[in-house]
Amino acid sequence: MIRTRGLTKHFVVKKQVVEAVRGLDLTVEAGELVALLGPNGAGKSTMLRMLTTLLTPTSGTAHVAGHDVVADPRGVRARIGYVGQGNAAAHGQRGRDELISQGRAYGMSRAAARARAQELIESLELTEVADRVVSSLSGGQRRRLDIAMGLIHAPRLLFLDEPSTGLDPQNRANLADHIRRLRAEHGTTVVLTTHYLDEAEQLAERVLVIDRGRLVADDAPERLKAEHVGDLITLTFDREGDARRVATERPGLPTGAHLERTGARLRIRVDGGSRLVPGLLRRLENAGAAVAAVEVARPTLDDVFLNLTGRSLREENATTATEEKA
Ligand SMILES: Nc1ncnc2c1ncn2[C@@H]1O[C@H](COP(=O)(O)OP(=O)(O)OP(=O)(O)O)[C@@H](O)[C@H]1O
Repeated sequence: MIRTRGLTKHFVVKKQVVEAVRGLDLTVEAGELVALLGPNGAGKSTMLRMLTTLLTPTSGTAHVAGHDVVADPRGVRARIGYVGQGNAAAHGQRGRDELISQGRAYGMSRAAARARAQELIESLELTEVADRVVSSLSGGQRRRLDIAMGLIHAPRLLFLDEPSTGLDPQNRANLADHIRRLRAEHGTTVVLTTHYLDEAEQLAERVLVIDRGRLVADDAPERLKAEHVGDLITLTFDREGDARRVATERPGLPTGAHLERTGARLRIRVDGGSRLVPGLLRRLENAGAAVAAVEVARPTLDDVFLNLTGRSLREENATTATEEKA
């Protein structure tokens, strides 16, 4: 469905070259639900804008839905849906009319556009609000209407740029359900960008981690975590001496485990942490080390990003969250 080779985009800003996307090699098969995850400025939107023909690549190639983005942008556009970061629907129009006009713009007959609009209104739960002017809709309803606009011509491939930014948790969960259903019911291939870690994790079965214009990891969230970080077991001992001894002797711990001690507390990074704990506790008891508390934490995609880049996604996005609120 998507195939890029060496896809690159440079911008020149005040005589400085910004390498927004650097040599992207990507293949997405039909029916996949893929999330592009990365901090602000990583290059996610630029990638999407090249794949949707809104930006011309500086170099490299991209085939989307069987057509070349540079040689045949119209062929690409006719086969994809794109929901950008801004609202697509005009504020003063009724949602339903906007959908029908959009369908007409894609060459559908009035009757076909009307029928398809009705189908989307029902499936995206917009029945109550479809005949109101767009400006009176809530953020979540607007976002769902935007998605309906992107789907009016029944594209096999849908691009969503930060679909849930600005939505409250409940609306985000709703939207995630809708996206999952699209895939399940219509086999739509979905490529979305996000900087919400939990969204990427729960929604996509494949996460592309993007950093500074490059793809730094590409796998299922669970595999990314298992491969790049492992679980975190925190053991708190009654006595600091026991923690020190365990850190040196490592009873019951596999060779790959990474240990870090702070006073009577030992943090152990290891694969399959929860399965390891019962045996580990028995070994520690036999060794005479008294454990006061134990905690096992599953890694997050943020841990993966930190491990891959030395920086935290959360820290970088924290600035934006504050800016957005201000
Ligand atoms: N039209 C443009 N002109 C100049 N620089 C640009 C332009 N568009 C993007 N950039 C730069 O390219 C880099 C990648 O930006 P891009 O918007 O693709 O990132 P992103 O990962 O989508 O970020 P966000 O999560 O904030 O949307 C940034 O350094 C950005 O400033």
